[in-house]
Amino acid sequence: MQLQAAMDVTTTRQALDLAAKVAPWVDILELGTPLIKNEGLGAVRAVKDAHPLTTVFADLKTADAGELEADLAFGAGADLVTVLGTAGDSTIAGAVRAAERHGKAVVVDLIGVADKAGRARSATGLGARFVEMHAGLDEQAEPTFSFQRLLDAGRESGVPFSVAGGVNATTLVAVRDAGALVAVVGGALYNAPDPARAAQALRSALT
Ligand SMILES: O=C(CO)[C@H](O)[C@H](O)COP(=O)(O)O
Repeated sequence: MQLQAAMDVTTTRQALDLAAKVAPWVDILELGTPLIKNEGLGAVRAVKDAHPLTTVFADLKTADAGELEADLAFGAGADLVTVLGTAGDSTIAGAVRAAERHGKAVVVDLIGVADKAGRARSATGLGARFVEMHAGLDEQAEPTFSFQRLLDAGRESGVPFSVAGGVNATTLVAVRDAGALVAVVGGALYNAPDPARAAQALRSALT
């Protein structure tokens, strides 16, 4: 299983500092949506230039203009971009066209989707490389939030999936055992007193 560091910080400087600490231990460096909204796609270019051999994930959460938004992010150095599962099929298909032109790939984020397993199958049918079984930061704070439901939806989908939303040292092994391709870890890294040690510990837990 691959490890993805979700850098939900707000400045390029913070992202570069965090990336320098965690990159040796993770497979994918994610630029979070608030970071991209605050700094623009220049932040993607800066992280890719600093880590050319690491997969860079731009969490665009695209809802419309899939081909254009994906094209811009791939042009800035992203290797993977997200499109929302709640977007139309044509938006996902457009982003996939851009990915094919650049030799890159699209991930469909299932945040807010009720039938995650069903949408996972249709999204991969449209050409997404994998889907993200995701409970966002707001949903995690709701009393009805269930991490187990994300794992169950991943298993049920039968397609390649990542899990995001509350992954940490305690839940990581369950994510792997559910068959996830990627575990996405945000707060457990960027809020850790020592993000490098935290990333190293997550990596060790998988070996
Ligand atoms: O995409 C996101 C929010 O929309 C976060 O990066 C993702 O949910 C990671 O969450 P956590 O901090 O709980 O690991």
